[in-house]
Amino acid sequence: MPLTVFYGGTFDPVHDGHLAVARHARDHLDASIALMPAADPPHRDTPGASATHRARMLDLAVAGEPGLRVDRRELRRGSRSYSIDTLREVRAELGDDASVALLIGADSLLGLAGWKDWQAMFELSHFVVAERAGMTIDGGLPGSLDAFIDGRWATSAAELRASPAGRLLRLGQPLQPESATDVRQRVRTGQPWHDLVPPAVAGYIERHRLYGAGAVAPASL
Ligand SMILES: Nc1ncnc2c1ncn2[C@@H]1O[C@H](COP(=O)(O)OP(=O)(O)OP(=O)(O)O)[C@@H](O)[C@H]1O
Ligand SMILES: O=C(O)c1ccc[n+]([C@@H]2O[C@H](COP(=O)([O-])O)[C@@H](O)[C@H]2O)c1
Repeated sequence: MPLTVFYGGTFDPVHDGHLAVARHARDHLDASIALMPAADPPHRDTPGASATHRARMLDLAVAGEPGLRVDRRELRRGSRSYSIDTLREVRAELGDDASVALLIGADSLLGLAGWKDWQAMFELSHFVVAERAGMTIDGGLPGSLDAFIDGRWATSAAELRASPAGRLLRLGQPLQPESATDVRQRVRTGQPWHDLVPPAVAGYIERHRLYGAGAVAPASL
C-alpha cells in the first residue's frame, strides 16, 4: 500500500534541519513527503513571516529535491490549522484504506496530548517521529500519551504500510541541531545564520528583509 506523508510546520523559516528530516523520511519510508505550512498555528504566537513568505521559502527549499513537495491546503483553508481538520480533509480525498502518516519532531510528540482531538488523530493517521537534540522521548512521555500509545510502536515502514492509521515509527535519522527560533534570533542580532538554511532561502530572507535582516544597526549613543 502506498504511504502518503505530510510534514506540517510553521516553517518560519524552513531550515536545513527540516530538509534533512524530510529527505531521510523520503528515503527511509520510500514515500514522497508533502511539506505543509500552517496558516495560523493554534498553539503559538503569530509567525515572524507571513504565510505567503513562509510558503515561498518552502518552494525554494524543495526546488530540485525529488520526492519533496509543498502542500498549501492549510493556507487555502485559512482558519486555524488544526491537524485533525487537515487529516479529515485528507481522508475524504484518499479514502478509508489509504495509509497516511504525519511526520513530526520529538518536541511535537511530547506535546501531542495538547493537540485538538489528539486521540482521534490516531484513527486517521500514523505518526513518524524525528528525534531532536535535547528532546529525548526515551525518558518517558506524558502519562496520558504514554498509556495511549503503548503497543502502537512499529519498527519498520512496512508495518505502517500494512494499515491505514494508528501506529508510530521512530525515524532514526542523524540528529539535526537547527531550529527556526535560532535562525530568527541570529538574523535579528546579526550573528552568522546563512549556513543554517538553503542558499535560496537565505537570499529570499535578505531580499525581503525578513526577521530584521539587513536592518541598519542603530548609531551608538
Ligand atoms: N532540527 C530538527 N530535528 C527534528 N525535527 C525538527 C527539527 N526542526 C523542526 N523539527 C520538527 O519539524 C516540525 C515543524 O517545525 P517548526 O516549523 O516549528 O520548526 P522549529 O525549528 O521547531 O521552529 P521554532 O524554533 O520556531 O519552534 C515540528 O514537528 C518540529 O518538531
Ligand atoms: O492540531 C493541533 O492542535 C496542533 C497543535 C500543535 C501543533 N500542530 C501542528 O504540528 C505541526 C508542527 O507545529 P510547529 O509549532 O512545531 O510548527 C504543525 O503542522 C502544526 O499545525 C497542531
